[in-house]
Amino acid sequence: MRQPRVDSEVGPLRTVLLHRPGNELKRLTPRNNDQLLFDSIPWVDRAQQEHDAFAEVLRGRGVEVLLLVEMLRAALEDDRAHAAGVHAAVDELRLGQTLADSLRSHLSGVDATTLAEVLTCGVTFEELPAGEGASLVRKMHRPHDFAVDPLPNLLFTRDSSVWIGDRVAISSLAMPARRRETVLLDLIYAYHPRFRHAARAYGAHSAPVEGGDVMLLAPGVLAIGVGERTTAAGAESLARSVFADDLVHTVLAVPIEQERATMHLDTVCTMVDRDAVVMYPLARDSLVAFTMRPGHDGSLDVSGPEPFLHAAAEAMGIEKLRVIDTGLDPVTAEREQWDDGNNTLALAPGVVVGYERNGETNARLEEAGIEVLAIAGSELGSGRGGPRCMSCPVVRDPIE
Ligand SMILES: NC(=[NH2+])NCCC[C@H](N)C(=O)O
Repeated sequence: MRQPRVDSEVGPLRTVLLHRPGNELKRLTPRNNDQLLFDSIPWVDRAQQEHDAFAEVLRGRGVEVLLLVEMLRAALEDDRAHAAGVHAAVDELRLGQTLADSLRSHLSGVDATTLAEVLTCGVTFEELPAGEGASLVRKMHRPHDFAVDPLPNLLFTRDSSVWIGDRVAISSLAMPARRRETVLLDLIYAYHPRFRHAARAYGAHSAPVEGGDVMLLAPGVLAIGVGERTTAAGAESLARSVFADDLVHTVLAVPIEQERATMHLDTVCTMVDRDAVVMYPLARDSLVAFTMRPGHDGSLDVSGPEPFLHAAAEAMGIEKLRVIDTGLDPVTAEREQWDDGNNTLALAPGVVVGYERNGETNARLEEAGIEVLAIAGSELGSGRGGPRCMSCPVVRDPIE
């Protein structure tokens, strides 16, 4: 078994963490989907089929696929993890003391599989076990309200944790609907036997940083999108943390539009080869970057802004970062950007997974010599995330 280590976006992918969508998606309704960050109500069986096909494409290319719920169950076999899981599930401020106590004591007795289901799918008031003592909260809530919130965005494993070198950073997720995801990742990395010795970078309680914004352009060079999710303070403190651990030499902070369509840097740009990105044409000329390098005595040198493509090439030590567009016709480009055409997952330099629906983008990638493994994503995409969002690389081979 290879030790976890990721130094780039495109080094041959060996191990990846995915989440097979489960019953948590069945919690989505037209009333809660906005708050839960989905644009429509996915057809769950089909989403699972699409996801299984995605995982098969990866396995077919020799990638080991770890599934989040299996990892979580195994972690929860440890008593300390189980206790922490119960603690994370029960929100006393929401449930009041009587109900919180009775849910806690119920969950303390359930097995790891049940607790994992509670932590991912949540619990409604009508599903709560009968408990002792009168609870005003129980009486006043409607049966379908959530006593424990579901986590439908677990599907996007990219955002909740990220490996930089041999360290894992548990993100600090910006949106309330996603915050509890990090607790699950924390349990997996702390208690799953496979990760027991994993060293940490950054911290879940620091300023917001989401993995979709974090991109290892080359060994030693990190780009961090700053926009709807990751804040400037988050980018600055992640930079300090990776400099202190000597994981990278340069961090580029890249401002992106504060909009849903561009919620993370990887919605407008992903790497498809050692020296090439697929990029939304509107971003191509407008993206800029601030460059951070370690200064003296733990201080930070900050320069810029300058055009992103220039700053990136310079930090990566290459002459030019090649750009492949999402098509130049603005309507197609906008449609395919929305459908995660720019959100590819590299399996090796020049080999990426992309959604089949983005015909124009995929054709342009192929023309540029990039092999595109196309997957169906009609249902998976309803949460606005593509192959990169749905994957957290754990082991990549070095790129020569
Ligand atoms: N890396 C990404 N682009 N992730 C997409 C996450 C989508 C998810 N529904 C959210 O709003 O958080």
